[in-house]
Amino acid sequence: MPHHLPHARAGQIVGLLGGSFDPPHEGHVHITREAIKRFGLGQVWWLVSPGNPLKAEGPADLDRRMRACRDLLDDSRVIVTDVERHIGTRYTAQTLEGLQKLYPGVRFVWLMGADNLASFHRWDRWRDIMRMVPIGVIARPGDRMSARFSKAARVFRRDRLKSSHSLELARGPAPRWCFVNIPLRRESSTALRASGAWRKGASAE
Ligand SMILES: Nc1ncnc2c1ncn2[C@@H]1O[C@H](COP(=O)(O)OP(=O)(O)OP(=O)(O)O)[C@@H](O)[C@H]1O
Ligand SMILES: O=C(O)c1ccc[n+]([C@@H]2O[C@H](COP(=O)([O-])O)[C@@H](O)[C@H]2O)c1
Repeated sequence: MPHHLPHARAGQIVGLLGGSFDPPHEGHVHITREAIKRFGLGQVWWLVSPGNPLKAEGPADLDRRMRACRDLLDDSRVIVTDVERHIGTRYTAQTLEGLQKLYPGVRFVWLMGADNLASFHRWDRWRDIMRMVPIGVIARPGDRMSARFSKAARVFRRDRLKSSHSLELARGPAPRWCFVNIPLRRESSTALRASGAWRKGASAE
């Protein structure tokens, strides 16, 4: 295992929160904490993306976003990693294939906010992703309905676990997904960028 990659043992349940984190915020911290509770996760890895393939504009420097994530977090169960840079991909399907090779026996769960479920059917090989790992979807202000009636939710409607069974999500085979309602938080990276609190390309923190 290359030294820069996180450790996990076979049998451990690891949640993966992929994101641009441009910048990270309390909403990310909050959904991570809730996902650990509701899905019974041992750890969560924040996969800081080299760049979302569907976003036209590139994000701020990856190392800068990683530092900002580490500065924000104060929880030993959460690990910030640039594993996609090491695997050499921006596509989640490839990331998951790479991780499953690197970590045989580790049970990964993909985590996403409701806004991402609404557009999930535009991701590369999204049906394969559904079949590779269980997916935990977390409520986000404004996106509950569009997520529930999204194409991915429709196509995989039989594989949805009731939210009262969320602790079983990681303990059975994909495809399976679960939508959980949590207390909502309104933070977004878009709003923070617009407020000027995170000036794109600025080198100073
Ligand atoms: N306030 C929030 N509530 C629920 N989920 C969130 C929240 N903020 C971010 N997420 C989820 O966290 C993951 C990573 O999000 P991302 O880094 O894109 O932040 P963002 O605030 O959505 O950014 P942007 O506004 O640039 O799209 C996504 O799955 C997103 O849905
Ligand atoms: O694989 C894809 O086609 C794909 C398309 C859009 C987004 N993603 C992933 O979704 C995660 C959330 O992205 P973002 O920019 O909304 O934070 C992040 O890990 C991206 O790499 C992946």
